[in-house]
Amino acid sequence: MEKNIPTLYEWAGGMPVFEKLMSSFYKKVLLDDTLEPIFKHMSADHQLHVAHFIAEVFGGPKMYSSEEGSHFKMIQKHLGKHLTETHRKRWVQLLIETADELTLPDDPEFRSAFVAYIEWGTRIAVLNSSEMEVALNPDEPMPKWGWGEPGGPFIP
Ligand code: HEM
Repeated sequence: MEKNIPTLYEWAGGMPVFEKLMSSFYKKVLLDDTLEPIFKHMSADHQLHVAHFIAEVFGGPKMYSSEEGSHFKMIQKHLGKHLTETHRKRWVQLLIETADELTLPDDPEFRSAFVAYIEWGTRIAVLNSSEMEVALNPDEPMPKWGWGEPGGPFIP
């Protein structure tokens, strides 16, 4: 019998969870000495856009790519920002802390997929931030992230 495996988006709890995760996360970011200088000029929509981007990558609706941006545009936002490993580590740390506080699913399967994506995405953001342009097709599709080797959530 084929198992009905939810997307990471569904397992996390859907869009309200991603929006709350990012609004709480960016509150912390603006109170953080390391990250505040980088984000102090971000737009009022920044947190929603990042929420919609990650939700879409995790299998949610195409809100970011149909209304707000594209993979290419997201990459462009990081160009020339000169992010360091110290910024990246702090960003990751605060996001995971926020995920714990908001009680996102904490099964090993979900958290391993979540952290794998965050590691991948943040390392790419840092690499791109030292460039002023990238050779990327503007129609490049959005990345997609799934469960990886565990194959699905922990269901006892
Ligand atoms: C998985 C990792 C990441 C994703 C998915 C992501 C996603 C995004 C998106 C969608 C935008 C555009 C927001 C908008 O349209 O308003 C953006 C902008 C930006 N991101 Fe990231 N990001 C990631 C990692 C990082 C990291 C690690 C940093 C720095 C520590 C960072 C710094 C920025 C900055 C400075 C902007 C521009 C803000 C502005 O408009 O002033 N990002 N990011």
